[in-house]
Amino acid sequence: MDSGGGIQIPSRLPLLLTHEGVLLPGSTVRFSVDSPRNMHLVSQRLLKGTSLKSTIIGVIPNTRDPENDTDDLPTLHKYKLYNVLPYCTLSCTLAVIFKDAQLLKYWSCHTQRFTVSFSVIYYLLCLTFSLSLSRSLCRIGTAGIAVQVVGSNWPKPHYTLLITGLCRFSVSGLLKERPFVLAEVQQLDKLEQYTTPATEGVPAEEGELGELSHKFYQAAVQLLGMLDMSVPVVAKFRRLLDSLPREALPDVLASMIRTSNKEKLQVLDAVTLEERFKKALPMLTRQIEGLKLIKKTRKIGPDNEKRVTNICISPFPFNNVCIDIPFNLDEEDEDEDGDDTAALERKVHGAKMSEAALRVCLKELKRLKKMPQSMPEYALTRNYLDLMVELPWSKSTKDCLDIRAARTLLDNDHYAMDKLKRRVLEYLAVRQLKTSLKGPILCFVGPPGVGKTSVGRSIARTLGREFHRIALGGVCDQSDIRGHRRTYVGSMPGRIINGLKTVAVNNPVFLLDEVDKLGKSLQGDPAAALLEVLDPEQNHSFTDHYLNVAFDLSQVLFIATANTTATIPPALLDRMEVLQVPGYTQEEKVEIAHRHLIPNQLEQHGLTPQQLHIPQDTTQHIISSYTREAGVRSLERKFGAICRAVAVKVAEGHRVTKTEASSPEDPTQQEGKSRSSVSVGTLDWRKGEVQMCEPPIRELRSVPQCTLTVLPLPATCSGNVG
Ligand SMILES: Nc1ncnc2c1ncn2[C@@H]1O[C@H](COP(=O)(O)OP(=O)(O)OP(=O)(O)O)[C@@H](O)[C@H]1O
Repeated sequence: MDSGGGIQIPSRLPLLLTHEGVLLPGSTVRFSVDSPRNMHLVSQRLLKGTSLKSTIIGVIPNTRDPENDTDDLPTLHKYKLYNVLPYCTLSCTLAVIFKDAQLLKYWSCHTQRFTVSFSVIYYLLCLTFSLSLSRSLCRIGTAGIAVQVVGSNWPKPHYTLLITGLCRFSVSGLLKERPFVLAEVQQLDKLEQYTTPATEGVPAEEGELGELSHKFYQAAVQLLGMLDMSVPVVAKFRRLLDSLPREALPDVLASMIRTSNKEKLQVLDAVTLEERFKKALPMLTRQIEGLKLIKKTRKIGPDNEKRVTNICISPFPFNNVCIDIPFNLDEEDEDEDGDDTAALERKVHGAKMSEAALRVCLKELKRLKKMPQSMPEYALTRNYLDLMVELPWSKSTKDCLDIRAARTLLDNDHYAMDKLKRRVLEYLAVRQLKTSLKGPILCFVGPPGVGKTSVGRSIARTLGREFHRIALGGVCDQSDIRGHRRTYVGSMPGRIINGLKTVAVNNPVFLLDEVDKLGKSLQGDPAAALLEVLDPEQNHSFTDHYLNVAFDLSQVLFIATANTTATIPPALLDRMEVLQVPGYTQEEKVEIAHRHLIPNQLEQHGLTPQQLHIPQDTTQHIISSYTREAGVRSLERKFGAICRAVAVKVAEGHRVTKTEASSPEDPTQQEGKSRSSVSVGTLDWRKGEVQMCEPPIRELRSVPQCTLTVLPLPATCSGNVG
């Protein structure tokens, strides 16, 4: 890399096409990389390379690499097109010539002459296109060293690169486009100028350039003096400034002060030093004027005081300093970040959160203000603060408790279930008398499809509260309940906090569905995490790992559902009041079907009762012959199937005069008639239903005689019927 006096960058560089920021020589910028081409560059070049040379890449700013890898390269790279164009033009010309019979004749007679003139045309064409190609590719980028590569899979696979700019280069030609762009480049800046201190080596410039450089240095010193920092820090920066060669000042300062990407591009495009000074000096002067204005307003009102510095020091390779100075003059590039954090601060104060939470938020906000946006931690802190302000710390709905209305609503929504409804009304009545009622947590236990979940929803409606269902089936990680600590990559709050964010009030009805199906794994026991949530004595200070501050859950009404209590951990069961919801009798099912299920299904399928009428006998027949369940879910599906069949007929234009829902023969009887098989019926005492299964025929043949075996109840009752 080192040739003679100066350092030479490789003549072939892989190009990072970025639209995020502008890397100037002497500055360090963080780039987030997620497009396919750039991802390949990192994985195949930066991560696989072992030499220093392999860490040098070219950064082409303001160039978005298309998401879709099948697309052509962006505007900069017209290489493909220009390569193909001469051939296309050539073939077109040939086609025209060959079509013209006269020319063809002429061609056959004067083949030799034609070949000569044709070659001349071809070469002229190629020359024209290669000239325009080189012009189109003449874009300036910055060669840089990748000093850090961090990969992450969240929220999608991407790398974060920390790149330090070395020097400008121009692209003279593209060598390949896939899997990443490789280009022939020409170095524009001398690299040695950055490595020698200002006082040594470089002779003092004369004439206009010398004047410009002196003016620029003076302005930089003035700016440094205006920063709101302690004397030793200013002295340190002064030493750093003096150690930089004057030629490097425009690039380094343009990347340090608040400038727009457009302005940075102007500095990058300024290849001559004089031009660079001319471009960067007005930016520096503007910063100084801005700071003067801030100081003036601060004198008028100390409340207007804003942060002045945001300093990050990178040790490599030039002890590079970046100072981020807010600037509030009416300029085209508005202080987005400043406005954003100010808005966030307002929200933090307006969220009416607990004192501890407010303290944490203000601390995080302070850190956020000092962080550059490109830092991965910026997004994490920002997400955290966004969640904190969105949480309903003191927002709640007003309960509308009217026991009579509640009774009517429960009766309208659900048939039967008298015991359950009575207990729910008792609970609501006590709540009406004593608003700050702690517990108990009701747990509805019963077979599937008996309406446990829908009763929970009805309770929320009677109370006029928001309803949120948390499905716990299969959850085996305690961070699902309690969240991850924020130090984890991809950390998230738990389901309880997420639910509160969704409903946006602090007193919703939370239905913890299927608590009996909680799992356990190496990631902890979610049931143990639920203990704190469900304990009325503890849940006023529930601490989610992600929030890391207590949130009061005492206003939340928790209702749990389960199919069995056998698998619920005793400590959890102890915190809940179990209400058994038994299966329905045939008569109850018929009533439920006609009061709720059929009207629901008709409505869902856009049918009217005139178009489809199902008599009670048919319902009874369907229940006894087509469903074997304690609840009514499968029965509801059967009505759904009938509705679909009738909907097809109605859509086809049939006039439905009477019920056309004809049922095939009883499947249970059919099974017995048509198959020479044996069914084994198992009575599950927990579910109150008979489950049918068939042993394989081959096994049966080996059994000469079938016997009836009856096991003692209530375990299982099974019989083999020959
Ligand atoms: N007594 C009832 N009155 C009216 N509809 C009912 C009744 N019981 C159940 N249903 C209906 O049955 C369907 C299934 O109910 P739901 O989903 O609440 O059952 P579940 O007991 O929670 O089942 P799982 O244990 O599988 O979650 C719902 O559409 C519900 O409206």
